[in-house]
Amino acid sequence: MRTSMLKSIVRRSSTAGASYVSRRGFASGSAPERKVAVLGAAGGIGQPLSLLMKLNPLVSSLSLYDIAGTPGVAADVSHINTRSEVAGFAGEEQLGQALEGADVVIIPAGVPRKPGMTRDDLFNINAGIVKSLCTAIAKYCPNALVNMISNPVNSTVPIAAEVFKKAGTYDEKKLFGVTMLDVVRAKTFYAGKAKVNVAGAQVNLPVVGGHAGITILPLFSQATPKANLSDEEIVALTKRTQDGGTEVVEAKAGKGSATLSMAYAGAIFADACLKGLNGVPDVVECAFVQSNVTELPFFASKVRLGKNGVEEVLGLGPLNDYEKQGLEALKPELLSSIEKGIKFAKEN
Ligand SMILES: NC(=O)C1=CN([C@@H]2O[C@H](COP(=O)(O)OP(=O)(O)OC[C@H]3O[C@@H](n4cnc5c(N)ncnc54)[C@H](O)[C@@H]3O)[C@@H](O)[C@H]2O)C=CC1
Ligand SMILES: O=C([O-])CC(=O)C(=O)O
Repeated sequence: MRTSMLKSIVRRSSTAGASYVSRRGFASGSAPERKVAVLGAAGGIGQPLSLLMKLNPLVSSLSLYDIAGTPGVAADVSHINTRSEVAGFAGEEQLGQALEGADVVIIPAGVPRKPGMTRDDLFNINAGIVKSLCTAIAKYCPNALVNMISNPVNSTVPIAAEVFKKAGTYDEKKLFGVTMLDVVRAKTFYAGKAKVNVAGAQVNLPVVGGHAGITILPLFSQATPKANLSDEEIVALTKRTQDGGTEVVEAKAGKGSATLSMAYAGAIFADACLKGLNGVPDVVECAFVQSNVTELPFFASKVRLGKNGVEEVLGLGPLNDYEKQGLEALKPELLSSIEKGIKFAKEN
């Protein structure tokens, strides 16, 4: 369903410019004005993500920010004949302008992994980047939905929450760690093993927990369509989903981590946020949010998106014994990453 949605956006955009006819909702040209800002827009994820957001007819204004390089990216993307007006902003002095009036801010700013590194090894650099960007968000667009892509997501989301709390702007409904790539991967790998068409509308499953190693917990027992996979196959699928990021890091051999699949996943998640804001009913995706689903303060699970961001954090659903074990095993690592983020934000 998601793949076909993006394909149809591409098709409509190339032929119809600003016109938009949604599956359920707005008539041609009547989608509300929405500004989306991408922070880190000149990067490996930022560029294809900016392209995909330019193809999204729900976006009326696309604001591309980076420390450098954004004038070129913005000029390039702006020539595409779709609805949104594009503006590029470079350097801290232009950050306020980039953010003002944003409905959704997507953050793929920061350094990526090289082979041999964990996501947590990025903490020292990315924590400071995320903190300064979130300080600006609190000032210039405190009501925006924030889609955090920068790693380690298990820590950068708690950092963002603390920054917003300090600024007095925190709204737990508006802060999301983007774990959509885990879902995208789990669907692809499952469809391959189950021999079903991944691009068909039906392949679906939740991925819960966090976004690093064993904290990524795909719930294949809830996958649709049902398939008769052996325990060994489920263990292998789980491991491949947990190690999906590392698989790409190793294949890129020093040239970074997932960018294209992440841009796709980020675009799908931002589109879901925009649909929720626009009042489209029953928009449900997985994301890492403030949560009561377990005893951990942040946790990824299915979330219903609405006009104010998170409308409802959905429960885990039934887990089998293997998934129950996975859930208990991930909690200490996830909690420690969350606490590390909170501590950093409190001390800096
Ligand atoms: N959540 C997820 O599933 C995934 C997260 N990631 C993470 O996304 C982040 C970005 O990855 P890539 O795009 O591959 O890296 P990249 O190095 O290609 O691009 C990062 C961009 O951020 C910019 N940047 C650095 N400091 C900035 C600041 N203060 N303000 C604005 N922009 C700033 C850089 O100039 C660069 O253009 C990494 O932390 C990576 O680990 C990557 C893949 C999946
Ligand atoms: O693995 C990485 O470093 C990037 C990432 O988060 C992913 O691809 O899931």
